[in-house]
Amino acid sequence: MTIPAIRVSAVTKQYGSLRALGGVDLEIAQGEFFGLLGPNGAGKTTLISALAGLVRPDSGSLEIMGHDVAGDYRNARRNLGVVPQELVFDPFFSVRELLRIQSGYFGIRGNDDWIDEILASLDLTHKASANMRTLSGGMKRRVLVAQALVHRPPVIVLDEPTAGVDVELRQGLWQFVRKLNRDGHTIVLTTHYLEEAEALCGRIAMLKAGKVVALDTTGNLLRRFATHSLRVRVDNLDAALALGGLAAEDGWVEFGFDSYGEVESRLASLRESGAGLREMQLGEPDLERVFVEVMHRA
Ligand SMILES: Nc1ncnc2c1ncn2[C@@H]1O[C@H](COP(=O)(O)OP(=O)(O)OP(=O)(O)O)[C@@H](O)[C@H]1O
Repeated sequence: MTIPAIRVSAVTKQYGSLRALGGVDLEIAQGEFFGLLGPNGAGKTTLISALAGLVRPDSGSLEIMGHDVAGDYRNARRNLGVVPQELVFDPFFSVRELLRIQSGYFGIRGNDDWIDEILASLDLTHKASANMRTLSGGMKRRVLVAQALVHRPPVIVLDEPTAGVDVELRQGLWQFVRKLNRDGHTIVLTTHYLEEAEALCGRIAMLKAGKVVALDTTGNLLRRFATHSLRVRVDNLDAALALGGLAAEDGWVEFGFDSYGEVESRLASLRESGAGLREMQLGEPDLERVFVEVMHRA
């Protein structure tokens, strides 16, 4: 049997009375493009930090490419590249210096060819000599990606890499990450952009309050949870929610249905309830709907 890229076994982490991770089990195979989704505070960053050895779990174990993060940290870390959420840099280094220093952490020297390749892929070549403090937020984020790759890790974890990134850069970044995945890298991605996760990830775990509440291929999740949806905006939100609707963002309420025939009776029940229809939309199954439903049920 091949070694999984990542194995997380019964990991718990408590911050005082707050349970950040409540017994997480997860196995991610080599070559997967895996999504780790969940609302704010679900524990995604804590789990990633535990994989990177930055947070010590209270119990359980984590392995990267068969190397235990606690017992064999050096090898575990060598196999992992993390693109963190926070933009923290020493502002006085240039992009190239920063990447050389990062290489040095892994005992790698003289890898400028590889650094040049990464810079070119991320469209950063013209910024190689620029000081970090002169870069825009989106550029800094690209440097974070570059930093995670200097030691050519087979497993790459990206923690919300596209937060605050413009559309063009976001697409460029995904193209690059897709290429890394095609080249055999295992990719683990957290994002709040569910349409990106749907387009990119072959398999998805959804976390809520430190627990995995859904874990399946993206296709199965869409089939299993998401039906078509009727979204309405009404005068009386409570009346619509009382009919079993799920609250979505911006005051929308969603109802799932399997066939269009159900739409008529749903609209009739809304009228009878006095909810007062203002706007409506019909939606095809998507990951956002799955997410809302899973979080509601869990
Ligand atoms: N160092 C810490 N001390 C105390 N509580 C913490 C610490 N780090 C995280 N937490 C708490 O643990 C929980 C999980 O946080 P975590 O950052 O892992 O969530 P997340 O899923 O990454 O959220 P987001 O989507 O907002 O990034 C949160 O309630 C958070 O406040």
